[in-house]
Amino acid sequence: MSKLELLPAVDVRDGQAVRLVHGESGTETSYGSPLEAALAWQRSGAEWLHLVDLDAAFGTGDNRELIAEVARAMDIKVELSGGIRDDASLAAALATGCTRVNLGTAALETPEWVAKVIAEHGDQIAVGLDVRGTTLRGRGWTRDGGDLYETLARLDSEGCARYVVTDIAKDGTLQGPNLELLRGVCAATDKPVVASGGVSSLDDLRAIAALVPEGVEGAIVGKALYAKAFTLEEALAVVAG
Ligand SMILES: O=C(O)c1ccccc1N[C@@H]1O[C@H](COP(=O)(O)O)[C@@H](O)[C@H]1O
Repeated sequence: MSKLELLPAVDVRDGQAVRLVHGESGTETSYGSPLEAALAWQRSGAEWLHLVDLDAAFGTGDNRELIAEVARAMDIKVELSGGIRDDASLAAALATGCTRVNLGTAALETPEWVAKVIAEHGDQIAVGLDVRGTTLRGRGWTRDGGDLYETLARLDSEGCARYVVTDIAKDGTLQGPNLELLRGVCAATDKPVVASGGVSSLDDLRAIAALVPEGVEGAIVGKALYAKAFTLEEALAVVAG
């Protein structure tokens, strides 16, 4: 059986590594330099970095140069998110050398463009399915964007390679992942799923790892690492089996 991939997160707002609660603007806890945070996860053995430009996602500016600096400094794989919504922002993101990008709002608001870039870039494009219940949310998770399963079916038919599934109600709360949601998405698609939101403990990672046979490929871990609920080394040991 494949092992669960772990993606420690560095979310950047106003030049700082931060964690939010439920993705709500104004709930930031700051954890200092994004580059230092990313390098620390890399030194601890991470194989992936999940790097998010929150200002670009919220439409409050961007951290594009800093994000590029962090992505370029990594020797590991980088998944880049936040504000990638048109040709220019996609080109800038891919020019950082990141392994793949994660599209959120664009998949809800400009489906033709997303179908086009999926066709052009294949595995380099993932779609972030950020949901409350089964309703997708875009624009910094402030606007409804349609039904999860209808959108998933459309993206599947267009050849989307991978989905990053976030339960907004869980994100940044240390309340445990939404396993039911993950199972539901895995049942609806043959494509790999990356779980995001709520991881609080090594047992949560074990529970997500148990879904690998159903299609879960990875788990994004944020707050739990910054709050030192466990170390990345411990988490990597758990998923190594
Ligand atoms: O990661 C967060 O905490 C987060 C909070 C609020 C909005 C977005 C967030 N993160 C990621 O940003 C992209 C979506 O950006 P866009 O809609 O494509 O501009 C997505 O990966 C979210 O998971």
